[in-house]
Amino acid sequence: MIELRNVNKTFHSEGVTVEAVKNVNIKIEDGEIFGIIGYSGAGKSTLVRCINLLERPTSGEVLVDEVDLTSLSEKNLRNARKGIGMIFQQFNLFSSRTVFQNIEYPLKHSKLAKAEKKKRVEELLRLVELESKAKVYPSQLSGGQKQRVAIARALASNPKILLCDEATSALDPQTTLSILKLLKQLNKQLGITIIMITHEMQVIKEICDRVAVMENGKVVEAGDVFSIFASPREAITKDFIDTTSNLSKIFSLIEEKADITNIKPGQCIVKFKYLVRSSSEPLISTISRKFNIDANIIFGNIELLDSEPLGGLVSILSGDAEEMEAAMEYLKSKNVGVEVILDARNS
Ligand SMILES: Nc1ncnc2c1ncn2[C@@H]1O[C@H](COP(=O)(O)OP(=O)(O)OP(=O)(O)O)[C@@H](O)[C@H]1O
Repeated sequence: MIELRNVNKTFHSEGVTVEAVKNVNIKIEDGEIFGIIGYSGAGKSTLVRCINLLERPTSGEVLVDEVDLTSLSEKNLRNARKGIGMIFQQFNLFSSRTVFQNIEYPLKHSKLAKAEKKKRVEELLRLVELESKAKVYPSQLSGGQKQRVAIARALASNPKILLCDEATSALDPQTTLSILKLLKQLNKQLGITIIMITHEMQVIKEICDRVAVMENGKVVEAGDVFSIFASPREAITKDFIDTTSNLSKIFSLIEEKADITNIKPGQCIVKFKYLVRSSSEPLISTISRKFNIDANIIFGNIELLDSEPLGGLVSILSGDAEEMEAAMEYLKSKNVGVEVILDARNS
């Protein structure tokens, strides 16, 4: 387990003081994929670099398997760091070394014999599906392939933890997905704990189990990804979620008086949202039947997160006003978020 206790990091440069990380407390379980999301300058990189002490916290403790890394001697810290791999947005490969040599590099001082090192590198090449690229140089690889080499190199010394600092930010959406899929597979296959730093909520949604949201050096909200997506508390979290959903588009459509929002007297526009891991009950057809109302879906955004439906629908409801009210109460009792956005029931 990784535990950050009251971690602070303050930089002083050229007479300016920057409190990059402020009193952060996080626990990350073994085998988890933990995301840290925030805008540029929020302190994400500094925080993740505090985990392997690339940045030494100004105060606080960094415990990995109950050992406080900040209290270790240089030698013991070097050993502890072998258990923590790291990959970066810009890959940081050695351009004058081949793919094979890049991956072999962390094994330079290991006790393995030459043949064993070769075997290990070949194993890693297979793991990241780059067997055919062993002899080429990084300049001959695509961005996705470079990141695969960086992953293989980070795994060479069998770390228990992998830190990923914006690992997919330089990649196109398709390649991003393939790298995320690889990381998820490595997490399952090797049981490695992964910490992902990103400014993209899509990345969090794709592979993380839990997420912490950072703003101005602080963790302002944290929790399991489903709960955070279903009911975000902080404005910044809502903004991030909006980037992956089209549900709030309804507000601009209403402002623009788009035809689709032109409701008749007696009708209302409602946003429904899944708030908890839900059963597969056919809620919309149930309210239609049970309360004799019409629910005309304008648009929606429902997807599967960890095999559970997450997202919502924007719908025009029409029918008897009391029955509509009862239908909304019924949905709330089934843990569906109900928000009336435009109301012409009493017109
Ligand atoms: N070595 C340093 N010296 C001085 N200030 C620093 C240093 N490293 C980071 N900072 C400052 O600390 C704050 C947090 O930076 P950090 O890179 O951790 O944020 P971030 O969330 O990772 O942003 P980005 O995604 O842009 O890298 C910023 O104001 C940054 O300018």
